[in-house]
Amino acid sequence: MSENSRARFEVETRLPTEHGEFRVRAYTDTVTGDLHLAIISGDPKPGALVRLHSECLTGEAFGSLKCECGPQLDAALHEIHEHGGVVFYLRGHEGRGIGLLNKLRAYRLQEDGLDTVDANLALGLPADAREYAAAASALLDMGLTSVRLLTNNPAKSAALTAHGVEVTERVPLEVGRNAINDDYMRTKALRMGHLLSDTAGHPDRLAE
Ligand SMILES: Nc1nc2c(ncn2[C@@H]2O[C@H](COP(=O)(O)OP(=O)(O)OP(=O)(O)O)[C@@H](O)[C@H]2O)c(=O)[nH]1
Ligand SMILES: [Zn+2]
Repeated sequence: MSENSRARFEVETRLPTEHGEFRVRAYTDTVTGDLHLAIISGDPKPGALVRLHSECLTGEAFGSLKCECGPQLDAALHEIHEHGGVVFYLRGHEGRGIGLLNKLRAYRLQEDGLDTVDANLALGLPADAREYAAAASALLDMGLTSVRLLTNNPAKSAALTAHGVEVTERVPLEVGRNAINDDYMRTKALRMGHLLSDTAGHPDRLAE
């Protein structure tokens, strides 16, 4: 670990999954104390396919249809097992960084009509409180000075770049849209800059 590194390597072990065989490396964020997991397929080199995945207990463990996190995690593991690369699973990112309890409070406000952005703001919290310094440090520790990033969120590419990891390509990850999360997805495109091809309000399509 370099002196300024935000990620302290802890342990590496095998992780057989229903998607196939991976290795998992645990990294401690030296500032927040969060334990992040790098789920690795093959022997990734610079330019490898990488997913930065923010923890979402409701979507991943309980199959919540309010978001698309569960299908995105499954699709990312499948793709990265196929092509080699890393799913970097960010704990402490739950609820876009406001935590599980506040995410549930935000969901409660959304039942009264607020959207995903305004609910956070009504709680006196940022719309997105996530940061990516530890993820970038861990990727650099694994030799990944450049990556192809699986995401619909350009802010993630910008954050990695700012922390010294070049993003050579953004690879879309559009899965898990359903009747329940359709408005939520539209809000992400319109208010959070997410690039979603099947959203009428997609910034690239506003001129049409
Ligand atoms: N505060 C809040 N967090 C949410 C809500 N819905 C999902 N999340 C959290 O949002 C995080 C995922 O962020 P998203 O905005 O869905 O997508 P992203 O990670 O920025 O972009 P992708 O890489 O394209 O998936 C997870 O940590 C979820 O727990 C919500 O309504 N309110
Ligand atoms: Zn989710």
